[in-house]
Amino acid sequence: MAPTSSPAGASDDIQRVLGIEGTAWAASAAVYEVESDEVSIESDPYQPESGGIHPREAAEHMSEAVPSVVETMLEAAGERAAEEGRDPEDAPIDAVAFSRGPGLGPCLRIVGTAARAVAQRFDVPLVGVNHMVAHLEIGRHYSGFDAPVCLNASGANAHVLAYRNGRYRVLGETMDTGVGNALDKFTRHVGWSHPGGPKVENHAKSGEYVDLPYVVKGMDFSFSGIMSAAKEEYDSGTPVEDVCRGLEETVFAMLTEVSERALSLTGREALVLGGGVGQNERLQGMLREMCAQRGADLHVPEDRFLRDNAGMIAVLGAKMAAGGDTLAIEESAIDADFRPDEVPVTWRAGEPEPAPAASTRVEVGDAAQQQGAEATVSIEGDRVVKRRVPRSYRHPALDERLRRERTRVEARLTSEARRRGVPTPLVLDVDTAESTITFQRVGDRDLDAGLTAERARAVGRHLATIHDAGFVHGDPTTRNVRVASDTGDGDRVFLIDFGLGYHTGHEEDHAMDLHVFAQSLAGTADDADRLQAAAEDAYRATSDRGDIVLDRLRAVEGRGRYQ
Ligand SMILES: C[C@@H](O)[C@H](NC(=O)OP(=O)(O)OC[C@H]1O[C@@H](n2cnc3c(N)ncnc32)[C@H](O)[C@@H]1O)C(=O)O
Ligand SMILES: Nc1ncnc2c1ncn2[C@@H]1O[C@H](COP(=O)(O)OP(=O)(O)OP(=O)(O)O)[C@@H](O)[C@H]1O
Ligand SMILES: [Fe+2]
Repeated sequence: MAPTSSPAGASDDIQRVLGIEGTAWAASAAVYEVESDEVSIESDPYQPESGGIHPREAAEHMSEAVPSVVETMLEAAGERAAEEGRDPEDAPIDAVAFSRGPGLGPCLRIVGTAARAVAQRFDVPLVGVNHMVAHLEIGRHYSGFDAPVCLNASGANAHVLAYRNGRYRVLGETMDTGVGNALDKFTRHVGWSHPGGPKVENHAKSGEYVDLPYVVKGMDFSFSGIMSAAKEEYDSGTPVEDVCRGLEETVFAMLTEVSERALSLTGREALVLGGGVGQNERLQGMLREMCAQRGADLHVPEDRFLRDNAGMIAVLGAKMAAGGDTLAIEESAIDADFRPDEVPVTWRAGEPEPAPAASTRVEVGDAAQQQGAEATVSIEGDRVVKRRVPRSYRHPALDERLRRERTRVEARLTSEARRRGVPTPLVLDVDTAESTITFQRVGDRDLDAGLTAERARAVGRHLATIHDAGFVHGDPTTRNVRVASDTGDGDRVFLIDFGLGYHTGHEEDHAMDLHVFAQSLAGTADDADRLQAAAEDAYRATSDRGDIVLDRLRAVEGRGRYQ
């Protein structure tokens, strides 16, 4: 970075950074050498004797193992300094980076204490790293991709992120447990030791696929229903290999589908994987196939950088330190609920913003074919033919089931919304066997290419109307709303793509629709807050239960999902 563009406190002489990790199970220290781009890691895992991770036991492990791996790495750094003939009076490292959160509080406190002690001992800067951002920055670092979508598939988390406007935006995430924890809970049920993920992978290899619930809402998803169903399957005598196969096929297809949706929505053409579950070969294979099908690049980091490790902390720590993003000791408290979108992304300051989504397209006349995230849509005059194409990354049985179900649901709910007075296209023909629907053509652009507060208000009104009628849209993104530019703003705002909808009276499900819309605004618009406020005002004014649903929406947004 040129000195003139560096923020105050920026330093160009960060050459060696010590990283410390210990959010849950991996006591780990690493040294990153900036010039050679080399990372050495020393880790000591905590292995529960029975059951899952016990926070107190984990902290006891950390209190012994963290100082020990740190000393090992510092000794190695000292030896290296001597070999290179550096002044023994100089510190062997130039900064200390530590996992500040999210994670288990008692473990994080030990990591923080160790990091502060080393920083003071060598009088070097302290850097507080967000563990989740580190999981995805390590992939970006080694891939060289500018603006990838990032899929974090770790133990306590699962989310899809993309950088925009100084932050990593959460485009989608789990509504309940992290993906690894979900698998681990199933394996505990069948009596296997922790961690369960690798055991699911091994057993799935000889298993036959079984159907389990598949739950994707926009780009969010949940695992609790699948996990209960998987336990029931096992209890009813289905061979455990088959349940493991069903679990992998279902859970990883969900993660792959939301990643594809995120690529489609943001118009990005690269994906990086992060997190311990990312070591799973079936997940990697699905992502590889999905990316190949749509011509996107994929980067899968080495296993040692996927599972929890201090290398990723040291690499991101070096970038933060070089830009002066360091912490005073007295401000270096840990944060057990540290969300990735809370992190000001200082190390990418000065980079150009990622190119906008391909969505600024406006169709003229009889535009030809469009490839959505799940269907091929061809526009033929005043008609639109939508065909859900097979997704080869999915197990054929699951693929068939999803395409058939979604086609049936889409046709039914599009018409039902229309009967309730919400503008939607007329359904002209349905062919369930071919997963094809013919619609009337509506609007002349997607909402993301014509966002105004008035139109956001119309979306709020329409969602309120269908919710009061007892169903949800399931995926109300700015790409699933069509607008007509020749009529007054907000006049003709059509909802399309009801394939993920379902009947429900629960305010949680209604709030989720609004949440999906808010997330898609955040992913596509700079004034997302204003637009979302417009949608919510209209929702409140239209719905009989506006206040209840909006209260629930606040709860959904504020929920710490790190379980
Ligand atoms: C907050 C932090 O502590 C947490 N880290 C974490 O959960 O460790 P991580 O190393 O990213 O992931 C561990 C999970 O990864 C799963 N796992 C490991 N190998 C796997 C495999 N081959 N297939 C499926 N899951 C696997 C384990 O079962 C376990 O649930 C996180 O990043 O969410
Ligand atoms: N009835 C319609 N009239 C005009 N355009 C339409 C219509 N239906 C779909 N389109 C266009 O095709 C695009 C993709 O349609 P749709 O969202 O239904 O497919 P999809 O594959 O489910 O997409 P995604 O999963 O990305 O939302 C829409 O964004 C819209 O531009
Ligand atoms: Fe992790």
